[in-house]
Amino acid sequence: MTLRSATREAVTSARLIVVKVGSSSLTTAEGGLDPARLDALVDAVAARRAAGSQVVLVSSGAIAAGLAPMGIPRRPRDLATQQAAASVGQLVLGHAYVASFARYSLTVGQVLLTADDVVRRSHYRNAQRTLSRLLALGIVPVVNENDTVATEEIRFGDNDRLAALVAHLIGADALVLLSDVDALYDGDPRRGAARRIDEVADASDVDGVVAGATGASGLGTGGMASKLAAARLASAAGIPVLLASSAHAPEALTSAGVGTAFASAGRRLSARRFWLAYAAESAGRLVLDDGAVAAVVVRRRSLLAAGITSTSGDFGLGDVVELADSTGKVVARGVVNFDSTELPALIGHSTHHLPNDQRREVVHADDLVPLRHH
Ligand SMILES: Nc1ncnc2c1ncn2[C@@H]1O[C@H](COP(=O)(O)OP(=O)(O)O)[C@@H](O)[C@H]1O
Ligand SMILES: N[C@@H](CCC(=O)OP(=O)(O)O)C(=O)O
Repeated sequence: MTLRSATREAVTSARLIVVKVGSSSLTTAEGGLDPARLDALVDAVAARRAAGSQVVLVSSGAIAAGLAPMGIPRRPRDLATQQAAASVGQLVLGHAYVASFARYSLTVGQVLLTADDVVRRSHYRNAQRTLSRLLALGIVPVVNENDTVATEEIRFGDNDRLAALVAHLIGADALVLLSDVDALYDGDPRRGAARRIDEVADASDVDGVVAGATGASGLGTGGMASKLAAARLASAAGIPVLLASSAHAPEALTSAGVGTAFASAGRRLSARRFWLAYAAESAGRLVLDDGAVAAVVVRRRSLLAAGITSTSGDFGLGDVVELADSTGKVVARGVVNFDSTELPALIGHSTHHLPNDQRREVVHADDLVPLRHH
């Protein structure tokens, strides 16, 4: 049966598409990279390219690919060994992609990102520029998290989320998540009978879905829960998502007639505002008085020190913080222009009473996104 819907049409006709593949789809049961599966994925990506679309590949598998050369039987639990395995495995993975895409005379470019690269404005623009230049040059970007330097605190967490963030960053028209399961089910299909879900039109369609947090292979990280969260993120950013089995990559990338399709919801926020609202981790919180809440949320003004009643958290200049009202409800998020050691002495004071070098907005209006509450 071939499934059809407006969302699937959108995936089929996308000019710029992000394809994410999980570790379990690139490795053998014994561990180590599976060249046949990697080639099959590349065949499907190359076919989509030949049909006129630009493709960004977000590929997991560095840690998994590093295990066999290091003689480690299982995915390590400790961060340092994971980082070492990723360091070995990313080269193995990159090499395999270079060789496989070369069969189609396609050049690949490796892009390793840390969470900071998509949160801090200067880094974010940098990542955006690099990816668009690679695409303009006809190169297939292969993206992964920069695992060797990612610590628990700064990790994206999983590549499903990274793929959704990259899709928004580059203004992709669709996101395809390829895994070892053929669709979203209302419960983990490995644990008994579960109902397949073909279309997710809005959030209520996934009410009651039990999404397991660990995959079958023990090689991936997020399981279905992270795919669902990534699909929500992309859909909120205006990007349709298709979740399908990597074994069905050719169908997923041509007719989109397989897997689960998630409709996009809402209009696109600008890339920068999307990051602020959904992507950035917040490092602290500023509590605002009622006048300041009205100024930043309703009148879209910058936040000045005078309207802040308290601060919490350990943040630095340039970090993202939450802005809360006096009841504790978060009303906005934004980039703070002071660090948490300097700001407490300034709050409650009018700007013109502050020393010259501290006379600036605490959060500039351009770096501030009010949050909608439903
Ligand atoms: N509700 C669900 N629907 C589909 N699969 C689920 C669900 N809950 C848990 N799973 C499991 O999630 C696994 C996919 O996650 P994972 O192995 O982390 O993928 P990947 O390595 O591709 O990122 C599937 O093998 C499936 O058994
Ligand atoms: N960055 C890690 C993968 C992390 C990850 O999300 O894995 P997966 O759940 O298989 O997509 C790696 O390359 O091993």
